[in-house]
Amino acid sequence: MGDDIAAGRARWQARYEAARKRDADFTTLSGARVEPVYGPPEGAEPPGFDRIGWPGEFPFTRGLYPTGYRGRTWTIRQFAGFGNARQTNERYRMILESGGGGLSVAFDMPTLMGYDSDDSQALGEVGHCGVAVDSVADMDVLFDSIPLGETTTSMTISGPAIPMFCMYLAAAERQGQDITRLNGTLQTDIFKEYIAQKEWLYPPRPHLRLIGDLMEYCAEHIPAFKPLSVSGYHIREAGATAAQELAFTLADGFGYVELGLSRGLDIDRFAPGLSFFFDSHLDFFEEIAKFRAARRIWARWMRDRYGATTQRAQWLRFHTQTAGVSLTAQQPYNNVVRTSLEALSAVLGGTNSLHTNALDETLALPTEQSAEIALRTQQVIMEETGVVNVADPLGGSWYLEALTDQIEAEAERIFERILRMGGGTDTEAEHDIGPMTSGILAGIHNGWFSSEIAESAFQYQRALEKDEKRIVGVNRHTSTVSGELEILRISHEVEREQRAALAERRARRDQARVDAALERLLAATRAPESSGNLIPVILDAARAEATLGEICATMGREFGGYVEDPRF
Ligand SMILES: CC(C)(COP(=O)(O)OP(=O)(O)OC[C@H]1O[C@@H](n2cnc3c(N)ncnc32)[C@H](O)[C@@H]1OP(=O)(O)O)[C@@H](O)C(=O)NCCC(=O)NCCSC(=O)CCC(=O)O
Repeated sequence: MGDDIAAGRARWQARYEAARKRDADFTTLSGARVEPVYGPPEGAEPPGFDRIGWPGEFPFTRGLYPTGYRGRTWTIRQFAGFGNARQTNERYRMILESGGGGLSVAFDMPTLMGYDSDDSQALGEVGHCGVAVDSVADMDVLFDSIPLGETTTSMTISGPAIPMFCMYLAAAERQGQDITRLNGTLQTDIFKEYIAQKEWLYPPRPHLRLIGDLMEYCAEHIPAFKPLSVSGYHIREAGATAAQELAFTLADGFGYVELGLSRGLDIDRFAPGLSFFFDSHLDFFEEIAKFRAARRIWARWMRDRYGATTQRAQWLRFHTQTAGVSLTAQQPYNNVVRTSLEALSAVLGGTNSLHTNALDETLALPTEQSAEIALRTQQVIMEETGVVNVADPLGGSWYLEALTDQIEAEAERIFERILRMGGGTDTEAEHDIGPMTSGILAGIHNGWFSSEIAESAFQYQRALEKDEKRIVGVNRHTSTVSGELEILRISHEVEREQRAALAERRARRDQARVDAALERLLAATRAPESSGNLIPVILDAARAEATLGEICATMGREFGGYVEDPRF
């Protein structure tokens, strides 16, 4: 064992030497030199060390890269969008000018549900929880003066993800960019919509058809673009425990792997396009353990169960957002402290990308000032605390490693439960996509996921009410001298203007071209799944300036809707 440790360290050392490092000062505040990684002392034989290992090596418990953040720090990716495309474009430019590393689009509720701003369903909601995007014309404005070939953009949208992605591609073409080289992430994850967030358009099967088409299209034509961000965030925010968040999300990821495999795609080509998105909540060590367990479980399942052979196909890369649900309306300045601690957990867990919430987000979308504090929070951690100097600085902590093992074991128990719901692993021939996918679909249809989450939320709420769990400013230390916050208010004028702009664009576009593109889309949607990929057809509609509502409704004529069974 001692030799293995020495051999492992030598292997890590060779890879570290060969890797690119940032040109930075890797010493403590007092000037002391620190090693890029720490491990067991020479001659020690810690049991189970192969589960911990070295950064950059399977099972990647300690991170994906031998250099950790010495190679590259995480991407500061602040989720933003409000009002119309012009206002949001100004915010993006502010973020990029202030040191934000990538963009992340928040759409408004009508857009997330596939409605145009002039739809009766959109009334009163346009531009409120994000930006309104009706067609590629809005995309043009959203990214005005931001060359899409030079930034990475994340788009948080799932039901209408594919039409929105096509509008993004069409806008990039109009900027003169080579769309095959675009890099970014589309959320797309529909499983978590049925499980937690409840923003779907169609039943699961048609959504999976579209997602399969997208995975195939990106792997073939836009290899750097990540078509799926498998999301635990919304599951956690709905009330799940850390282990449930981890297990449901990874199970969803396995479901998409099975989808890719069922379409005959090469796992080593499509798996790097799957990335993840987690919550970082307030239990400092539990969150770090969750992130480390996530990497380990994913790598093992990808290699041993699904046959991924390259490191990139075994890597779990993830974005993190600090927990929106942990923010309080009472004494809102305390939220800066909460967010800092949650962000630190994410960083110590090795996040690849991070959003820090603003202190006022429990009340409204952030003001420019609160958005700046949120951004600066990440920069303080990155530039001042020294945590970026050492890869996985907490690796080997007895408490943390035990917690990592514990949360991993709990996740494995949940995977077994999901597999059983789908009929288990022994009847694989009966599963048209795969056993995990069958389990997930069964759990969605019978309400299992929702009721598990509801039960956890209930238990936590009860613990709060019994004073077993505590929140400063809410059930502890409630007296305060802090006053009211100025919050951002979106004027209803935005909706009027957006509707007027949409009417004007509808009037000046080539209507015959739009009609023909939508006809072709309807025909392609009606054709059997095996007859062709829908993405090029949707892209043509987007290029013709068909609106999001028109594209989604056209597919909806064939795909139909989905209503969840009521449950008490
Ligand atoms: C993979 C991630 C997680 C991160 O991608 P990024 O491009 O930012 O970072 P990355 O891929 O980790 O790193 C960029 C490049 O640097 C390389 N790189 C990184 N670290 C390195 C190191 N130490 N040594 C050498 N190379 C390194 C990577 O391999 C990659 O290159 P290569 O590409 O060559 O490998 C992606 O999917 C992403 O950006 N996700 C964001 C999702 C998001 O923002 N969602 C918002 C949801 S908000 C929401 O849902 C709303 C919730 C609410 O309701 O509030």
